[in-house]
Amino acid sequence: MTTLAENAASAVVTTDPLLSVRDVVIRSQAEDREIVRGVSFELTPGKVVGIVGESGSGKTLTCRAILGILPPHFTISGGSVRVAGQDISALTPARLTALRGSTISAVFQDPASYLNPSMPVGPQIAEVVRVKKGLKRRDARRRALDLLTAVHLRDPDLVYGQYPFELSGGMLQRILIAAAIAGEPRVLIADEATTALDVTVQAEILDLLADLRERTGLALVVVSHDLAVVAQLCEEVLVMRNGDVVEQGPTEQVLYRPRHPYTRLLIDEHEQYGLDRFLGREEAAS
Ligand SMILES: Nc1ncnc2c1ncn2[C@@H]1O[C@H](COP(=O)(O)OP(=O)(O)OP(=O)(O)O)[C@@H](O)[C@H]1O
Repeated sequence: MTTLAENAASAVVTTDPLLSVRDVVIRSQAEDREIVRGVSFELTPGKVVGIVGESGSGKTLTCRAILGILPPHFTISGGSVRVAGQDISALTPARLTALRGSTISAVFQDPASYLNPSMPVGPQIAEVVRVKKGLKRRDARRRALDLLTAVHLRDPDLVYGQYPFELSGGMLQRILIAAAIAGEPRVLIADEATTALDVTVQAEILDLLADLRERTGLALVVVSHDLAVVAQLCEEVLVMRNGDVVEQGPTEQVLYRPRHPYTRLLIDEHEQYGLDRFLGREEAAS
């Protein structure tokens, strides 16, 4: 039987956003300056927030700050990050590690660099399941096979025993997504996760993320330089430039009625090479 206090505690947890980023400032101690200034957004279950902006604007550092994995010499010098109601600055390294993978997880570009090249991919996913979900070896293997199926890899039994070098970029990105969702996180950060992939594979991965969101209520942070990707997936968009959020709001507003000159510039540049895909959504929205 649960006590009143436990009921009250669980009620608090369910009303908290899954992720709350408030006025986050990231400072480089090496350069003695602020690199990111004042990023704020919230994620509730199933919500998808996009971050766009030029190279070097601070998108990846923002993601790393949220995950508690800033590179050396970078610190969160202002604001707060709360994951499922917990302020990450108050957590011990061990609790932060436990949170990563089980509550919040991430997929970055260049999947090969996140996998052990000398180990088949299946056991690598099984290992995540074993550590994050506490399953026994045989159950972890079964669950890893289910995950390979869930990310729509054909012939999961074959893929399970294959090494990273035997798989294509699109397959490796699916493997990383499988590993990232192995601990059943509630928030997934996809940082340029489809950038290196060809258009067809990219579309399949985006469908997969949309499907996970619908089936499991997974909330997403999507970082992409591709405005078509953001238009397709996100409800809210942040536009970053030089460490500042220059515009933020519902996707329809930011991408189709931009207010800031920089957002307009991004859209104009984008239309030069992605006109048909980008406008396809605009027509549908109007
Ligand atoms: N590990 C690091 N060491 C030193 N400087 C870094 C490091 N990571 C990022 N920076 C610097 O911090 C700033 C923001 O970088 P960040 O990677 O967050 O940008 P971004 O918007 O993700 O760019 P891109 O689209 O190219 O990935 C840049 O000036 C970058 O050079």
